[in-house]
Amino acid sequence: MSLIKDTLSRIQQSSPGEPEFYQAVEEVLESLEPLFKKEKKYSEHNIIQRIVEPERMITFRVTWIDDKGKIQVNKGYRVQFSSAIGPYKGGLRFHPSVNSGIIKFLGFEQIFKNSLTGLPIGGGKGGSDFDPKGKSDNEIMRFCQSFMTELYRHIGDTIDIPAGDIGVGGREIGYLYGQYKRLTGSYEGVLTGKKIPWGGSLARTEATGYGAVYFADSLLTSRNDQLAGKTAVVSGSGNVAIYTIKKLIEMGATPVSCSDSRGFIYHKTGINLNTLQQLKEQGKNESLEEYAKIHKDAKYTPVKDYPKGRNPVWSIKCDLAFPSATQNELNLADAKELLKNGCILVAEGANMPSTPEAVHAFLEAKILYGPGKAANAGGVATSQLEMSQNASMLQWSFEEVDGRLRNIMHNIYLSASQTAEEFGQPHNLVLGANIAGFRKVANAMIDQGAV
Ligand SMILES: NC(=O)C1=CN([C@@H]2O[C@H](COP(=O)(O)OP(=O)(O)OC[C@H]3O[C@@H](n4cnc5c(N)ncnc54)[C@H](OP(=O)(O)O)[C@@H]3O)[C@@H](O)[C@H]2O)C=CC1
Ligand SMILES: O=C(O)CCC(=O)C(=O)O
Repeated sequence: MSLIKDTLSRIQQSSPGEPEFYQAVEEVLESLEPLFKKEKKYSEHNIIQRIVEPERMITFRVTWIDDKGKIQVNKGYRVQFSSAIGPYKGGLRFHPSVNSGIIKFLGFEQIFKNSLTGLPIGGGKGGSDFDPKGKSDNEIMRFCQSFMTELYRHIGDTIDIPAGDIGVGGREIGYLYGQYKRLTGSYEGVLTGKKIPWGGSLARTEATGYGAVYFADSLLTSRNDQLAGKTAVVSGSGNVAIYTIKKLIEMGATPVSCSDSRGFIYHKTGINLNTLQQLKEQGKNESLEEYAKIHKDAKYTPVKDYPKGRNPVWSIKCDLAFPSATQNELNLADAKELLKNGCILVAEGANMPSTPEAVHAFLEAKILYGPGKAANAGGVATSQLEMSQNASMLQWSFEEVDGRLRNIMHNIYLSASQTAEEFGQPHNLVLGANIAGFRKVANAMIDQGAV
């Protein structure tokens, strides 16, 4: 049996019902085939069988009391996937769709993404099926305190350092951090994405979106092209989407869309960042319908009007696309539509937003395609810069952190593209990013013996 088939059939048997995890593993394994042909040591050390199995997966009950005094129960998760090159690092997602397969796909991606940053961080991820939408601040605080009451015993500033992801921003990190301190009595950099006055890093809030745009800039520069003057479609309207839109505007491009789980906005003359931030930031999540009430030349389309099986954000004519909401939000039909309309670049702010068929369509068309592992790595990289600042009890300026972020993104681009070239597929940054990320982790595993 082939490496891919054999591995997939084993994980499907041992971890049933985790389709997103199988999808993430299959994509990585497809990319690794040429490396395994070239270098036998990875098979000899049984790296694949080891790397697809998390070092540890913690599942726990989170009990909290709602505003009516009723006891509520959610499930909490933390996957500590790989510590080969550093402490476990990765965000927490609070969303009703969270289950073990989602957490494992995200944790698995994080191993290679974190390696690509060039920084010493291992891979982890966590979260809960708790839905922060419609909850009061007090309910969110009580949930976070209960979540941390179990999690604190598994994390630490050199062990495992969680951060934000969907549904987890500065407010949630604050409640989690407060409870960690209460339980341990220790003021340490155990979480990243903290607010600035209590240990956060300047530019961490902006980092994932800014990083995706810096990555797109490196891609365009490789073809003697530039962001200025380009039209961009962006999905999502959370942390990643907002700062993607902000940086695109700063660099002279025109972002014309944003979306959420209820609908999307098309604003041909360009998204108004102030309006978007007013509707969406600081714990607010108002409907984008409000945006179209303020900007009469913008069009709002609710999800109920979407064509079946399609995300119409990707039907807007554009040069550049930044999927920045969630996994599998862009399918083959969407990819074909983007290509038909002349899109020349896709940079993934979200984790695994394109289905495997969509990814193949982008690679076949040889457009500039930055997979999430590479294009959205600026968030976790800046989290590591936050850890460095915490460890040295210093705070760097915004310019210092942003400058480092920009360099890191360019180096990720170079590492993925040079590796793609080494394996004879210069345009294929999926292959380049996966091999470059994997090689460093796998070599560390070999050095460290059968653990
Ligand atoms: N934050 C970070 O630093 C990083 C985030 N990422 C990835 O970026 C993506 C976005 O994260 P982030 O911006 O932080 O999260 P936020 O919670 O801030 O925003 C998520 C946005 O995506 C929308 N969304 C989420 N799920 C769906 C869905 N099923 N269908 C339609 N829209 C949806 C949300 O809409 P609504 O509010 O209506 O649910 C919201 O607009 C995720 O894939 C995340 O893993 C990657 C690297 C780092
Ligand atoms: O900042 C971090 O540690 C993690 C960010 C994250 O969750 C991601 O890269 O997907």
